[in-house]
Amino acid sequence: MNKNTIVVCDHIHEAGLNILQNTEDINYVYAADIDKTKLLDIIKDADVAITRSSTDVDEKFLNAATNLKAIIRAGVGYDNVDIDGCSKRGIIAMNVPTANTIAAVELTMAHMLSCMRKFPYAHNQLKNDRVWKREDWYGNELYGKKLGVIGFGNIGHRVALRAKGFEMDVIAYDPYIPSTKATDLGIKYTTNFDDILACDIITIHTPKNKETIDMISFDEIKKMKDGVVLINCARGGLYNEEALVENLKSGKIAMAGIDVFKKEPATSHPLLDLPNVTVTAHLGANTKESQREISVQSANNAIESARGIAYPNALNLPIDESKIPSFVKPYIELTQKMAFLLAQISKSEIRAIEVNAEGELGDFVDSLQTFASVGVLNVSSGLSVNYVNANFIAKEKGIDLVTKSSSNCNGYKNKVTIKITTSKGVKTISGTVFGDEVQRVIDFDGFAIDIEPKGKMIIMRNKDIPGVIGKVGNILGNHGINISDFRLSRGKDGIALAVILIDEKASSKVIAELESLEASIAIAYAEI
Ligand SMILES: NC(=O)c1ccc[n+]([C@@H]2O[C@H](COP(=O)([O-])OP(=O)(O)OC[C@H]3O[C@@H](n4cnc5c(N)ncnc54)[C@H](O)[C@@H]3O)[C@@H](O)[C@H]2O)c1
Ligand SMILES: O=C(O)CC[C@@H](O)C(=O)O
Repeated sequence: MNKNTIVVCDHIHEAGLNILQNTEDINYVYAADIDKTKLLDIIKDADVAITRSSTDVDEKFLNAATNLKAIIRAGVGYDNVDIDGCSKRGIIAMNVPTANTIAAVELTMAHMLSCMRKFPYAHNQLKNDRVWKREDWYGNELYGKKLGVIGFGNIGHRVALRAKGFEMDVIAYDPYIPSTKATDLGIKYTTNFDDILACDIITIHTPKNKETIDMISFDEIKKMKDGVVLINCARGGLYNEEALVENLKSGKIAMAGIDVFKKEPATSHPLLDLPNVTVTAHLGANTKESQREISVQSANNAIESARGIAYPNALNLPIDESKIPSFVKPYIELTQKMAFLLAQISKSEIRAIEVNAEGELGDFVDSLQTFASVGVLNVSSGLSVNYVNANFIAKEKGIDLVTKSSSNCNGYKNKVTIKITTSKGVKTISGTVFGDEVQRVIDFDGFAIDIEPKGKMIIMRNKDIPGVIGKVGNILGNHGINISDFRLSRGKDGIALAVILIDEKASSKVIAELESLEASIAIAYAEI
C-alpha cells in the first residue's frame, strides 16, 4: 500500500501523536525537534504537515514541500502561514479554530488581574527578595472599570462575559459582527473606535492582518486616559511595540499585559526591561486541556485530509460546503462542465472569463466563477488545476475574471452564463438545472438549444440550407460514428447551430471533412 506521509513540524500533545502512530495507512514523521533548516529536507516527502507558530509556512517551506496537499495549523492564528502561496500550489490550509479559545480567554483575564495588582512584582519581592513591604503594592480593582474589547469573536466575547462577572462596564468594538451579538449578551457595542480609546483597560482579540497591524499606535495612545492598562494576548504587532515602550516609560500607560510579540521568541525585547509590564512567552494556548484537544483534532484532520476525505476548517477553499444550499450544488458542476466545453471549442488564448449568475444563484457567483476557472484551465493546464489554485493560475496567466449577477433570469428559476473572451473572439454558453438535478445547456452563442452537458459532441455552425443534416450523417456514418442525438437551433440570419452527440470520438480527419461541406462555417469537437 502506498502510504501518505504526515510530518509533524512542531510540538503537539502526545494524544494526537498516538493517533498518528496507530493509523496503519499513514506514514508518520515527527520533526518537531529538528532544526528548521533541516526540516526543509524532511518536508519534501510530506503529503500533509502539522505546524504551530514556531514553523513559518513561507516561500522557502512551500518550495521545499513539493508533495504537500494539505497543511494543518494546530491553533487559531494563521498569520505565519502564506495562504496565497498555499492556494497557488493547490495546498489546502486548515486551522483548529476553537480548541484553545478558553485557554486564551483565561490567560487574558490572568494578565488583566496581574496588571491591576502588579502580581508578578509583588510575588518576586516576597519570593525572590524575601521583602515584606505591603505598602509597595497598592493595586486597582477591575470592579466598575470600563473595559474596551477590540474583536468580539470566539475569545473576545468570552473575555467580555468574564469581565461582566467582575462587574466591569464592558464595551465591544468589532465592525464585522451584528451589534446584537454583543447587546444580546448585555454588552455595549460601538463602531466608534474613540469609545474604546476612552476605556480604563483595553484588550485586543482580532486576527493579525493588514488592517489590524499597529491598530493601536502613538496617535491612539495619545487619545487614551492617563494610566490606561493594555492587554494583548492575540498577536504581537497589533499594538505598535515602539509606542508601547515609549508610553509605558512615560507612565501614560500604567501597565501592559503581553503574551505575544512581533518577533518570537522574544528574549531580549525592550518590553522585558520595563517594570510595568507582565509578560508570558506566547502561552495563550498552553493549557493541558487545550493542547490535548488541539493535538487530537489536528491529527484527525490531518488523517482525513491525507485520505482526501475532508478538509475541516479549510482557510482557502473558495466555498464552505456547509454554507452552500443544495440547489446550488448541481450549478457548480454544470458551470465547470460548461466552461470546460467552451474552452475546448475556443481553442485559443483565453483573455477573460465572465460568469453571470441569475436568480437566487446570484449570491453564489464567486464560487461559480472559481469552478468556471477550473473548467477552462483544465483544458490547457490539465488536472493540476483545482478549486484552490484555479483563480491564482488564471490571474497569473493574465486572464480577467469577471462576475455578474441579477435577480431576473427570463423565465428560468436560476441560470448561469459563461462568456469566454479569447484572442479570436467571444463565446458564450448558458445553462440551468431542472428539478433537483437535471443539468441542461440552454444556449450556445445566442442559439437556443437543449442538451445535457455530457459525452462526445460536435458543435457545428452552418448556413441554414437544405441537405446539411443528411451530409453530416453520411460523413459520420462513413467513419462508423453513431449519432445518439442531433439538436438543431435556427438563428434569424440564415445561420444554424447543431450540437451532434456521438458515440465515438471524431478524429481530425472527420472534422476536416465536415469543415469541407459547403454549408459549414465552424466545426468543433468537444468531450465532457
Ligand atoms: N496567545 C495565544 O496563544 C492565542 C491563542 C488563541 C488565539 N490567539 C489569537 O487571538 C486572536 C483572536 O482569536 P479568536 O479565536 O477570537 O478569533 P475569531 O476569528 O473568533 O475572532 C476575531 C474577531 O476579530 C474581529 N475583527 C477582525 N478585524 C477586526 C478589526 N479590524 N477591528 C475589530 N475587530 C476585528 C472579527 O470580526 C472577529 O469577530 C487571533 O489573533 C488569534 O490568533 C492567540
Ligand atoms: O501554540 C501555538 O501554536 C500558538 C497558539 C495561538 O497563538 C493560536 O493562534 O492558536
